[in-house]
Amino acid sequence: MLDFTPVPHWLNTGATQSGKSTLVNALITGLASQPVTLVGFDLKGGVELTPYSKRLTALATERAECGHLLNDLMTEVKRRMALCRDHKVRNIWRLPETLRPVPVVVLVDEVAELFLMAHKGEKDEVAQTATQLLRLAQLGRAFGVYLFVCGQRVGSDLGPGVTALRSQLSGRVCHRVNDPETANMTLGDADPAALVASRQIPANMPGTAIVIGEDGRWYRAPSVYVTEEQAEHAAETYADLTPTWAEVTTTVEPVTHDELNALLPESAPA
Ligand SMILES: Nc1ncnc2c1ncn2[C@@H]1O[C@H](COP(=O)(O)OP(=O)(O)OP(=O)(O)O)[C@@H](O)[C@H]1O
Repeated sequence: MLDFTPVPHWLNTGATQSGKSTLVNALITGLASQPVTLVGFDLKGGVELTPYSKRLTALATERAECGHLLNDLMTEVKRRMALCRDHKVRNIWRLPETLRPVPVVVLVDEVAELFLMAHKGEKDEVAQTATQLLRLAQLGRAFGVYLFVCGQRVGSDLGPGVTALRSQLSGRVCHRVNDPETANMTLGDADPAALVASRQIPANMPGTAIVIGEDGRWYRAPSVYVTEEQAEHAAETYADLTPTWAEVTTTVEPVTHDELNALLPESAPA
């Protein structure tokens, strides 16, 4: 079970055909009927997440759209902060039920695409996106904005932003991986035995992964098998539960830039 309340952010890695998308299918199927907002980033042209678009409040498929969506999500986080501040509580779960905003689960498919640049001209845009995603991870956890970040190849070669982001994603799911860098990024900061175990997942066992969740210990676990068709069906069945972005956002004043910076850890980029 993936429970976002104790473990708000997750990293889901694996080589091609290792079972990453099947886990996303299971997640969408599990969340579709619940009162949550689902948002997607899919820079592979939207091929992975478009089938579920009826249950997605927003889907960004190009870098510029990602920037806008990240800005919208940060604005929403700031609104939630202000709401919590006004009610003198530290997280949305302590707000009175009638005021509590719905949780937002942000699905990121192939995170490397967010960090890679085709040419030098994209450098600033990539840096900005990486910073926004990191900020969202840092601040979202208390305010009900949760990340589920997927990647086939997630190595430190993508830049320091990736390692910083990884440290915020305390939930880990490592399917069979081909390159040691990705296994290292997913499990290298955990028990070394987890890394060894990830290398032993055979190719003929897709869906098997090394998982680290709430208790911080690693387990080898199979995921449930949910097809794209089943997930699509769930997305269509519960399409009525998809809030518009206007419905997601609340009307309180966002916190100021200074208040936001005071809440950020010292090392965080401004
Ligand atoms: N939990 C599972 N139980 C049984 N079979 C599974 C499971 N997960 C995946 N598979 C099998 O492995 C195949 C590949 O899975 P999936 O598409 O999820 O991999 P992927 O890592 O997302 O691959 P790609 O990166 O190429 O999209 C599935 O079509 C299915 O046949």
